[in-house]
Amino acid sequence: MAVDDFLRPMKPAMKGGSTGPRSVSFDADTNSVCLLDQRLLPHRVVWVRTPDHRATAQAIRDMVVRGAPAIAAAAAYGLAQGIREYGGRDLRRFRAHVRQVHATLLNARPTAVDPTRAMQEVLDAMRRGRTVPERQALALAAAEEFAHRSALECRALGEQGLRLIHDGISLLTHCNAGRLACVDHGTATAPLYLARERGIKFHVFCTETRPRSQGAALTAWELAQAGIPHTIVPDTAVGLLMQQRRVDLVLVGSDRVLGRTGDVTNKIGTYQLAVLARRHGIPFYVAIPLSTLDWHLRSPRQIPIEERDAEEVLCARGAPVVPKGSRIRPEPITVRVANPGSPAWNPAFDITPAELVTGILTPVGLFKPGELWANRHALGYRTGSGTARV
Ligand SMILES: CSC[C@@H](O)[C@@H](O)C(=O)COP(=O)(O)O
Repeated sequence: MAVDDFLRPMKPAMKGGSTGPRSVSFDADTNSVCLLDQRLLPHRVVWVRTPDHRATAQAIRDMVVRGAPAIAAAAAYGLAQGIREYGGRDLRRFRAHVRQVHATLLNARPTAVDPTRAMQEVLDAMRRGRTVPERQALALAAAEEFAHRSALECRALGEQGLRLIHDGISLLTHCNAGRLACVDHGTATAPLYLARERGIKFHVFCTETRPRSQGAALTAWELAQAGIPHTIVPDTAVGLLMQQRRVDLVLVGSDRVLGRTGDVTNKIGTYQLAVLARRHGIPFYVAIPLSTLDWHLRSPRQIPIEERDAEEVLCARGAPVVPKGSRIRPEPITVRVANPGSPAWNPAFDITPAELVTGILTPVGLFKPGELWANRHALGYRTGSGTARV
């Protein structure tokens, strides 16, 4: 069954200290995860809620919610939601139920490490309870705590990143590493929002980010709402843009940074941006909350790269064009672009080697990729095998 068969429309709730309704939140009364449906942006602003953990996993897989910190919060809430679905008192059966809920959410999208880490926090907190109801309450409190801390970390990231944004600069970002991709504030965009608030003048180039167009649809939407001057460029125009010296720095997010090596996984196309940036002597920065650090994997070859449906490459999604000034808001549609019957390959992420990365911006400071391991304790290092303990 498609995710749309499960989603329920809703009104967003505001949380204290946030810059707007959070893109991911939880409603304890209905035991549902509340999401802004990112597949419909910028054409429609529709808030939905997922009635059970299976629907939450499906919403992550179908990219109703996307972006590493946002899917981490959704997975943490989804785990708490599934844990709260259990009606019995028997601890042995409860553990088996938790294992099944955890596996369902873990398999939704494999590349970002943030959901794994967020769900481990929920499981660790839950184990402190003795009875089923105690464990259910602790699981939800831990999911709320993760989402809250994630938002605070993104805000701190913004403050740390202000040092990169000077009057008159022009920067390039890829995919969407904004508020939509996080609980709040964004990663790569967090310094931009703060810089804008402080009256710094700068320009942002957003890559279109085919095949799902997160840059053209989501980053441009966010920047327009914040009044930040920006230009959408085709992914294929970046070489020319850099050759013409129109970019001073590149700032992107990430789905998994290896704490041991400094290698960076991010949206497909990031690697070629980093190669071009090096060719043109342009600094290349990556902004991450602490949940994006993977302290477990030793080699980038171990990183699982998600491959998505070929249809995303063969087709394009958008809304029909209407005359300027028209009040009609047409429904988003999918159109076929490619030659019917031709196959396509659709890897969703790539890996940028540490040697191409100038700096990793974190909530606790700016580090060279090779400095992460030496600073691991300040960066929230977690021991463990990487295998979940339920
Ligand atoms: C803070 S977002 C960092 C990354 O998650 C982002 O750049 C990205 O690659 C998102 O990919 P997506 O496939 O849209 O979930």
